[in-house]
Amino acid sequence: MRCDQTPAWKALTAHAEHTTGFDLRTAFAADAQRAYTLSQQAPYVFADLSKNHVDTATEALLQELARQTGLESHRDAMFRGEAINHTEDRAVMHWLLRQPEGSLGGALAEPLTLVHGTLAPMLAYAEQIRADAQITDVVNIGIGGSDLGPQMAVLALQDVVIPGKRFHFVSNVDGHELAGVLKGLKAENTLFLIASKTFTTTETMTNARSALQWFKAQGGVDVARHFAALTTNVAAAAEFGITTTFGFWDWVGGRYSMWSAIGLPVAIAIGAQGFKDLLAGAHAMDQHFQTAPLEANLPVRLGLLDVWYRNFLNYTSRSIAPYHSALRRLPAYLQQLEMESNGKRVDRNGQALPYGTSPVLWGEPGTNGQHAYFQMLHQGTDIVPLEFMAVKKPTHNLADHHELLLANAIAQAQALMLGQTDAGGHKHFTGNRPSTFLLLDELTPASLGALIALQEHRVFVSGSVWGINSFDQWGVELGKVLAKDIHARMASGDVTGLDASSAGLLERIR
Ligand SMILES: O=P(O)(O)OC[C@H]1O[C@](O)(CO)[C@@H](O)[C@@H]1O
Repeated sequence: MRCDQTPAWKALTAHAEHTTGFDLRTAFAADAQRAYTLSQQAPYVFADLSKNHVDTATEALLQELARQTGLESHRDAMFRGEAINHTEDRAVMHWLLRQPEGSLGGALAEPLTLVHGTLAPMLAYAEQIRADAQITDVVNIGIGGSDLGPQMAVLALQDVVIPGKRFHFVSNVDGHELAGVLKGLKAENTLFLIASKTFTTTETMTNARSALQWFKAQGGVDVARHFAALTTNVAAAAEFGITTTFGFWDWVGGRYSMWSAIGLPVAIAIGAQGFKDLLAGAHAMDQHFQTAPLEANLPVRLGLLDVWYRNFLNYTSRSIAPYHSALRRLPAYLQQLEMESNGKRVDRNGQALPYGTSPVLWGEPGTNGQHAYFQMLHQGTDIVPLEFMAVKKPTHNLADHHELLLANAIAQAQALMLGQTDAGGHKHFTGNRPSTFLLLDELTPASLGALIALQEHRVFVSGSVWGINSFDQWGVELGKVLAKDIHARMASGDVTGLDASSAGLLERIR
């Protein structure tokens, strides 16, 4: 049943009206157990949810909503490998990439064998490149899901990245990016990884062509040694002239693909064992999502909180604040994950929805954000739930830095909640501003894997309740078609049929 037609939705609407004056300070004063009942330990991730605008009654109603919209059966259908991405008639099985070898029978046994049959040579190749001292620079050319995940992960795990090799990520069709990277490279020391699920994406193909030209112009000859393709379209890669290929399958969505061959730069950076640990951490979260009861299931609790905020309290965005500089690409990664998955205006049957879906995601690492936009979070007119992410143990030994960092994270969450109500005018903080606090013991391949799988599944949960298809992305197509048309007009100068603004811009540029 569509979520807004369920009894739980009606009950939540009434509950939201009834709790209009909800105040975090009062809630903590009234319930000594609040910090405990509204927290959750999941594999590698502890979550303090208690500074959110919910209480146990809200959560119980949200879980009811999940039941009435069939969340559990939808989740189970994904884990059975059913074609839940029905607009593309595809299964959604990125989780299978993290499943231990031989651990599934029935219809999933064969794809799981394929997964491990592909993973093993990919990891062997990663180890070969790690041992190859001549390769000092690895350049990943890809965009969207073929860029953001590996880039985020290589940066996040920089402490365990192999010394002596540099990793570059080129995504934009803007030639300034590729030219800037190429400037510092030598053909004989460079490995280009052309990462594209479809092997048709204009940006990636344009960059790949220019990289190949540059390689040849530098005197490079051995393309098989210096270029590898990571793709589901091995035939297109071969046609392009790349014979070293690592494949994956159409049941892996681009934004869910860092666990596949798209993760090769990560595997080269952190090694085969590191990559296996990343997969194992994510698998631990998959199991938690599949088996924990709804009330103790962290992806479910987070995803339902997202629904509560979006649809019942009308908070339209969520800010991400990783208090760890190595997680600085995480907000960009999560933007694609959430907004490309859940930025949909129709339900699974194509009917327009009368309620909101994906929030806007944004953010920067702490404490930097504090000195930039946190002003708005504390005293602006909109309420923006904030998601803090912090790591207990640092990997450096600079005295006091980490204590200061973590103290700031806790203090910001506290300031948002407590406010400063005894001061007037410009110095008044209303407080009662919501936040979630995610805490990892250490930032390792395994904990990063768990954190990312947690985010994937929370996006699944809200998307499932909203009744949308979180696994297609038709919204990116129109711009691609129009760009082709405008590109052709750039050469010809023909503006017939164009709107006056686009025609004017084109003429100015020409
Ligand atoms: O890996 P590909 O096929 O080059 O696609 C890159 C990205 O482009 C998109 O299709 C959007 O245009 C994303 O979903 C995807 O991650």
